[in-house]
Amino acid sequence: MTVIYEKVALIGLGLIASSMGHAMKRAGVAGEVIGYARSKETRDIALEIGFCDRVEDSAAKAVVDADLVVLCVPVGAMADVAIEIAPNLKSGATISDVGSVKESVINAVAPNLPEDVSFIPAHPLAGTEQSGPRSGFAELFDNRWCILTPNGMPHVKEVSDLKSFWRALGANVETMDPAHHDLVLAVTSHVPHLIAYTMVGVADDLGRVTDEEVVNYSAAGFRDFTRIAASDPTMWRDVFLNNKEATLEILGRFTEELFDLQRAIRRGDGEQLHDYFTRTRAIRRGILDAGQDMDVPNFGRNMPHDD
Ligand SMILES: NC(=O)c1ccc[n+]([C@@H]2O[C@H](COP(=O)([O-])OP(=O)(O)OC[C@H]3O[C@@H](n4cnc5c(N)ncnc54)[C@H](O)[C@@H]3O)[C@@H](O)[C@H]2O)c1
Ligand SMILES: O=C(O)C(=O)C[C@]1(C(=O)O)C=C[C@@H](O)C=C1
Repeated sequence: MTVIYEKVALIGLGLIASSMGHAMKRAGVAGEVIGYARSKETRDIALEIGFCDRVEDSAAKAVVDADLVVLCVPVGAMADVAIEIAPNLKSGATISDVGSVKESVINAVAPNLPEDVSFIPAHPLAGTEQSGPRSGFAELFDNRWCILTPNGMPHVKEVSDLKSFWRALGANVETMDPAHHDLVLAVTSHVPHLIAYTMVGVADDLGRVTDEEVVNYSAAGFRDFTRIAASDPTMWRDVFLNNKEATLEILGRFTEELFDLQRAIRRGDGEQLHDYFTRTRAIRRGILDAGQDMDVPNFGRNMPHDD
């Protein structure tokens, strides 16, 4: 594989940045990987594990001369980081991010960057419930989607280089309008996380009443909820605060359907329940038959906002 960017700066060295570092090493697409983390401990781990070649103790120093800068911090921290690095960015550099929400990140970052750089937001649809520099691995992005939202600059060379970069890291690349991205992700990721957090919270409340029975005898389905609900609290707080409108829209739809099913259970309407579950079963089977992952980026394209 040939080098796409001579110097890549990763700002914030957690799950996604460390996975990118490992995947860049595997692919050989970066001449040098420079990392910045707030704590010395994290910077030392990055060097010890080897997913960065060099670390700096400020974001402003890390981006000097970098051809690609990737902001890998929680969505709510993007603006501050952009302000800090702006004076030191190399003319012509590409600035990107990996935030789970796109419109608010664009609003927070773009106005703070100089005009002679290209800002191309991105979101790899891959992760785990782990966080921190030791949680990353090279295969995280393999055969997963990475969505770019390069509003207004769909064909420029900087965009095609960033696409090649993510493909080299193992991902399939798609471009999308930022607002549409946020709506789709509210359906496929954000509201499902909120539901998992709530269900585990409810079980925990019950567990206190029933002497931990709920937790002790948790079945496989509930265990999957607990994995999701173990995800990083800062990251997810920021996701909901920054994708408010779409989350509330989808949550509204969800609660309406939930009330419908609640009523069917109360009325003993087995037919309604069976029909509903038959429909949802077919959705998963359809996705699997088509050989697609659950992360298809156009999942829900014909859903909400225009009816
Ligand atoms: N975890 C996932 O499943 C996942 C998947 C795709 C995208 N993302 C997005 O990627 C980004 C990073 O997530 P992650 O899972 O790697 O999180 P993480 O918690 O593993 O890493 C984030 C790092 O950013 C640092 N940080 C926080 N605020 C900072 C600040 N103001 N300045 C500098 N560093 C700061 C933290 O100390 C931490 O090391 C988030 O925006 C998240 O929405 C996460
Ligand atoms: O698999 C998981 O643990 C995830 O939560 C990953 C997941 C998702 O919802 O699919 C979470 C947030 C991201 O922005 C992208 C991916």
